[in-house]
Amino acid sequence: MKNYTKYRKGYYMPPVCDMSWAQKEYPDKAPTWCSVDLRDGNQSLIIPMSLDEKIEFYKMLIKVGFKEIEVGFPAASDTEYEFLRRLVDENLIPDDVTVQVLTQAREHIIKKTFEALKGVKNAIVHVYNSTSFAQRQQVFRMSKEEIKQIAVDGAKLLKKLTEEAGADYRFEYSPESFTGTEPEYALEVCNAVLDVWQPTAEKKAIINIPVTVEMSMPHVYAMQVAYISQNLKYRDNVVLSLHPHNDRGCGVADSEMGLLAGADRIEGTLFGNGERTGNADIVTIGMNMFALGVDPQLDFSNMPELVEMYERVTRMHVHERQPYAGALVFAAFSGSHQDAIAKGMKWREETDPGRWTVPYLPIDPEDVGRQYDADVIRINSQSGKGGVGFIMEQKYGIAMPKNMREDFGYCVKGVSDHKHKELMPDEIYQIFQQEYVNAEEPYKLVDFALRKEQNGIRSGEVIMMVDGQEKTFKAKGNGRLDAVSNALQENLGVSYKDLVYSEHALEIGQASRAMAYIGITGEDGRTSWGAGMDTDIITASILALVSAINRMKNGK
Ligand SMILES: CC(=O)SCCNC(=O)CCNC(=O)[C@H](O)C(C)(C)COP(=O)(O)OP(=O)(O)OC[C@H]1O[C@@H](n2cnc3c(N)ncnc32)[C@H](O)[C@@H]1OP(=O)(O)O
Ligand SMILES: CC(C)C(=O)C(=O)O
Ligand SMILES: [Mg+2]
Repeated sequence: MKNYTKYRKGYYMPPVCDMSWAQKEYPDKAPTWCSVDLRDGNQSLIIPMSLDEKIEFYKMLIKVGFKEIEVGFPAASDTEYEFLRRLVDENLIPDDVTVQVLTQAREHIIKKTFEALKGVKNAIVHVYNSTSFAQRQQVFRMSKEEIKQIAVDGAKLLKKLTEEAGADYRFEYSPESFTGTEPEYALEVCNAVLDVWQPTAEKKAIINIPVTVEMSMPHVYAMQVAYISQNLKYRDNVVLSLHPHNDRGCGVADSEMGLLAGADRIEGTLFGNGERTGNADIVTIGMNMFALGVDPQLDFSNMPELVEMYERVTRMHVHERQPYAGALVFAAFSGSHQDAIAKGMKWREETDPGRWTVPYLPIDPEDVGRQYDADVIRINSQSGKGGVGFIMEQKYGIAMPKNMREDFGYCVKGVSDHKHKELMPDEIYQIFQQEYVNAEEPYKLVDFALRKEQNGIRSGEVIMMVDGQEKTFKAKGNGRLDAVSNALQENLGVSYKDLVYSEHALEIGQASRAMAYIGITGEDGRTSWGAGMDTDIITASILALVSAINRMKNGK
């Protein structure tokens, strides 16, 4: 990587201004949002959306709650033009929604844009021209004055055509390539445009400060925004808008810091689609606010539906790690994360269900339409007892004792490691059934009959299938389980020094059945676990004991 020497910073620091905004922690109210999916997002797709696809996307944007939507660049193509006409002809623009259209500051392009707008009640006409040093020098080969004149002429034409149309359109101006523009000069151009428009409280103008190409760290951009915000003419009558791209991966940070620095409005796209590395991702910015307890005024409660539509019509993919939306962003595979999440969920249930403080999960997945069991705890060879126990309990109502969960955790981990794959809940349940429940090899319980003697002792017989033959063993003990345990130790050549037992009724799936768990610890200190399931709790406990003995015999 020697070629770094050919690069220099392409941005300009603004003059010193009030920096008190930098003390703010986070934006405490939602900005005005403007979706530019149908324009900036669309212009960057390999195959731009068809008319019908744009309509579907547009309807979704309205459903999510956008009140300002840049619907296209009508002078760009027939599809762009027809799209706007279709919105008008089919009456698809709700009264509280303003559609925005983009145009270069060129006469014929502006005129074509106004043709497309006929019949639109609420519109923002967004005009732009490039102001950066590089574009002045290389693309336009014009002086600062000449470039400013393009902006002023464009602004005048917007005003004139709006008056001629008898319309009440609002205006937006962008000094495109702002990030490579001297901030004082960008301010001068914006103020010249505002002098033409003479914005009022009733008819505010929008000045949009784009990060056309991201060149600096977010705090530098925020300082530029603060400088513009603090020095713009007619400031009270101007909506200061931001339009960050993501070349350095900081589109969201630019937006958030820019809001702190004085901006009122954000232009961006769903999941950050847009030119090159994309636009600022409005889903992330909005959800970041949500996660801090601020209402973003956008509804992302059905994220799976949003992702499905987006992927289908744009032919783009929402990355598995995309904040708040990716398939894996709530998934925990690793043991310690799963353990903490399972405990955090329990804590929340028992203490304050109205608050969310669960470790490792910045938001409640259900708030964006995701499910705990399917999305959160996922099992592979990195997982531990906490996660496996959580799934067994939540999905199947199997509440194993803590130490048995550890045993089962290692068992599941081994299977996943060996198969080199993630295990689905049903597979985990199968492993549990096969490994622990009512195990019959080498010994199978056939029957038992026990009575209570006068002194409280239980005695009787237990019938077992051993090596294909039925055998009856005398049984005696303090209780039924104890009697069977004694009989089996005496006759099957097994011995253990400790036996732990627990049971519960099954409430999910196999309702009306009982589950019993038994752990027996051999002379070597190793504990073998078994489980029994039956409609009768005593039978379940004896089946659990036989399972544990079988597993001990099998070295498990
Ligand atoms: C950062 C952004 O995303 S900006 C938006 C970019 N989006 C798009 O460009 C998509 C839609 N654009 C298009 O379909 C076409 O560019 C059109 C229809 C608008 C214009 O098409 P054309 O005139 O054939 O081509 P083109 O855009 O290359 O025009 C370049 C000319 O316009 C000038 N120009 C470019 N942008 C602007 C502007 N904003 N204001 C004034 N002049 C401009 C250029 O300097 C160049 O001038 P020249 O002809 O004297 O060399
Ligand atoms: C048209 C402008 C606002 C733009 O898309 C950009 O600068 O990125
Ligand atoms: Mg852009």
